[in-house]
Amino acid sequence: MAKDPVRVLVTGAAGQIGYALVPMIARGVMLGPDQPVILHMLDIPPAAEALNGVKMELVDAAFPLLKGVVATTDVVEACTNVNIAVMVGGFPRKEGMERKDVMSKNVSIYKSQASALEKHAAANCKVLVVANPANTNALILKEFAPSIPEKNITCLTRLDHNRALGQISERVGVQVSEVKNVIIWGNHSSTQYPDVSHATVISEGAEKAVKSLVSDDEWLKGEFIKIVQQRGAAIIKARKLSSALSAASSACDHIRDWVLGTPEGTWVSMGVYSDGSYNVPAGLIYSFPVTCRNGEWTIVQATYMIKSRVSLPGLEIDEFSRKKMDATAEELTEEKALAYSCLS
Ligand SMILES: NC(=O)C1=CN([C@@H]2O[C@H](COP(=O)(O)OP(=O)(O)OC[C@H]3O[C@@H](n4cnc5c(N)ncnc54)[C@H](O)[C@@H]3O)[C@@H](O)[C@H]2O)C=CC1
Ligand SMILES: O=C([O-])CC(=O)C(=O)O
Repeated sequence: MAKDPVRVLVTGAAGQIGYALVPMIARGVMLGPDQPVILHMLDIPPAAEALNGVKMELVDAAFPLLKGVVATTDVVEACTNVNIAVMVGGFPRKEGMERKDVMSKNVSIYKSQASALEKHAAANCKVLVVANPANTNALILKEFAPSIPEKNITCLTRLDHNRALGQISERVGVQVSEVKNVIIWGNHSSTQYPDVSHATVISEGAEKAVKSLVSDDEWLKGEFIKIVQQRGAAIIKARKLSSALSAASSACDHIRDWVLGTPEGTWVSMGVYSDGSYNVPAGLIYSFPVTCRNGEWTIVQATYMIKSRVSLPGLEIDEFSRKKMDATAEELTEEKALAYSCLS
């Protein structure tokens, strides 16, 4: 029997990530090839004509899974009955800016859209915040939509996770699909900590530690971390626009794994509210390694890492990691204060 359509909201749908993302959703990349969808697209009035153009192209593409399109500048209409909300609407940073520089423009959007989602979205709507500063926008959305369960509000760090997989695959000379269990800790910013302490490469049936395959701690603790932290800026420098196709694809990965589950023995990185795990201050939206089952994420605990690890030494959070995890948590605490000062 055919499944009922799922309603997916994309805010900022006339923008560059939106333009890459909506066809992916309509093709089944986000929710699977047998899941019909109804797309809700929101943008602001100056972008109404462009938004309508995107709607026309969706019709022209004749996607079999696409059962309807709502294209609107009315936030209530956009949020009504949505099951999944991908919050991309906002202002991107330009060359030379840090992501928190777009804070004052973007957090107020997330405060006002929190109430619309809370009042009008379907019960149990899953929310993914993409717009920067992603963790802090998600935190503001959570705080101003108190009736949405905290578990349902997340932010995108899967792009950073995928960037880390990409860098390791190039360095080791293996397919990216053979690399797994990197971790992005903390903020989607240049303080994030891309950690390969538990990452492995599966090759010819055997699982090997990335650390021993790379065999260059200096690179892993130096250049590798920097490349991943600064990849967004490098794309802006090259394209004069921020990442769009990779952001859209990673947003699909995030929702797909959250809804359909992570593969056995594999974790992914998601920005989720901290319950104090790993001594990260409770209540921050912080990127952790998570596994997903039955539509729920769970933070991977150190004991699980120890059990699942076949041959890798040094599983505890060592001093190097601890410092980096704390530094990015501190930045998030500061960002939270800054966000509230922008809202007052
Ligand atoms: N978390 C992540 O990994 C990534 C986050 N980003 C962030 O995603 C956001 C979007 O990036 P782009 O699509 O490149 O920007 P863009 O400028 O091309 O598109 C943003 C769209 O949002 C719309 N918008 C502005 N205010 C809105 C509101 N109140 N409600 C609904 N729509 C609104 C704009 O009209 C525009 O169409 C930026 O904040 C960017 O920094 C970008 C890449 C990766
Ligand atoms: O760097 C930016 O501003 C856009 C972004 O978040 C990324 O590419 O990771």
